[in-house]
Amino acid sequence: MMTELDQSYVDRIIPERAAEANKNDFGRVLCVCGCAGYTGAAYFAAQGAVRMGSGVVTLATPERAWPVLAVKLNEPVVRPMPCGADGMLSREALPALLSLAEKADALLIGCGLGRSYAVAEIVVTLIENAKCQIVLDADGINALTAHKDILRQAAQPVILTPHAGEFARLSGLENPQQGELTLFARKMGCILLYKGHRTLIAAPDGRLYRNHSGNPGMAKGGSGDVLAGMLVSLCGQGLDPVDAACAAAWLHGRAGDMAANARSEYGMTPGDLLHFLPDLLKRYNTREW
Ligand SMILES: NC(=O)C1=CN([C@@H]2O[C@H](COP(=O)(O)OP(=O)(O)OC[C@H]3O[C@@H](n4cnc5c(N)ncnc54)[C@H](OP(=O)(O)O)[C@@H]3O)[C@@H](O)[C@H]2O)[C@@H](O)CC1
Ligand SMILES: Nc1ncnc2c1ncn2[C@@H]1O[C@H](COP(=O)(O)OP(=O)(O)O)[C@@H](O)[C@H]1O
Repeated sequence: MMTELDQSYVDRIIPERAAEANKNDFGRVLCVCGCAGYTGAAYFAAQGAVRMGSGVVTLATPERAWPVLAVKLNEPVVRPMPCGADGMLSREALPALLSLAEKADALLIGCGLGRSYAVAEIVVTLIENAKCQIVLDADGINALTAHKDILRQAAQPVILTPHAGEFARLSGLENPQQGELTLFARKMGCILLYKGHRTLIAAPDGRLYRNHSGNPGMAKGGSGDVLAGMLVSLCGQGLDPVDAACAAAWLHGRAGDMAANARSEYGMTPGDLLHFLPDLLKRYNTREW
């Protein structure tokens, strides 16, 4: 059965922030993202997590991307990781990544990581070992093309956030029907957030959700990275992973709609999603301060 997502559905999911809370109450998330060519993706993911309310965001990124990202990002802790001549993470990064993942409440892997054998080995090893909720986006998904079965070994159902191209690469399915998405989620024991004009979310137990926010102004490189950051943030704050996927999809699209209304479908940017998200989230303030 299909559930249509709307504002009231999401309002029931987003918890109030307790007045006496401290940063440890809002999750420590680790983003394993970026490479020398894709610093923007790592920036958007990390800032998506910050703007969605995480207590502490750590970004682990190859040391060749680190100088750029350390300047671009203020709130996240930015950690340089061993890097190959290709500007992507090298195998030597694994011990440090595993140790950071142990301390994380949720883990995002993939935005702008690039594609290489070392990246694929890192993605697989993190999925095998991490105990916390994992969100897999972009090159994190691409890394599984030859290793899909690893998804069944994850400690908790992994959330995958493919666009149509990434899903076709992973599953061999072009233009999948709703039933095929549900079947994939069930067979692989994962949560599938299939991005598009009307994003679909399929849970391993057969539940299916359709998002109705968002507009073509969001069809620009970087929008999906913002969503991945928002999603890992909600996971790190302790939301049920299917609820987190539904809420992130709807809020991301709604922030995009606010950006389009204010700045135009043509001129709005993924950065504008980050800009308008706080205005949207005002409705979850506990009182007028
Ligand atoms: N500023 C930065 O640093 C940014 C960095 N980024 C990083 O770049 C990396 C590569 O990611 P990517 O998505 O650009 O390329 P890729 O995975 O090859 O997919 C494209 C292929 O898929 C196909 N395709 C079919 N349907 C599709 C759809 N709905 N949406 C999109 N594509 C669709 C499409 O087929 P076509 O439409 O051409 O027929 C084409 O063959 C990744 O790490 C990402 O995080 C980006 O986030 C941008 C900002
Ligand atoms: N026409 C559209 N209507 C609604 N949402 C859209 C539209 N085009 C793109 N989006 C949203 O923007 C995001 C694009 O993500 P993605 O395809 O991964 O690209 P990238 O990571 O390069 O930004 C997705 O969340 C998608 O749902």
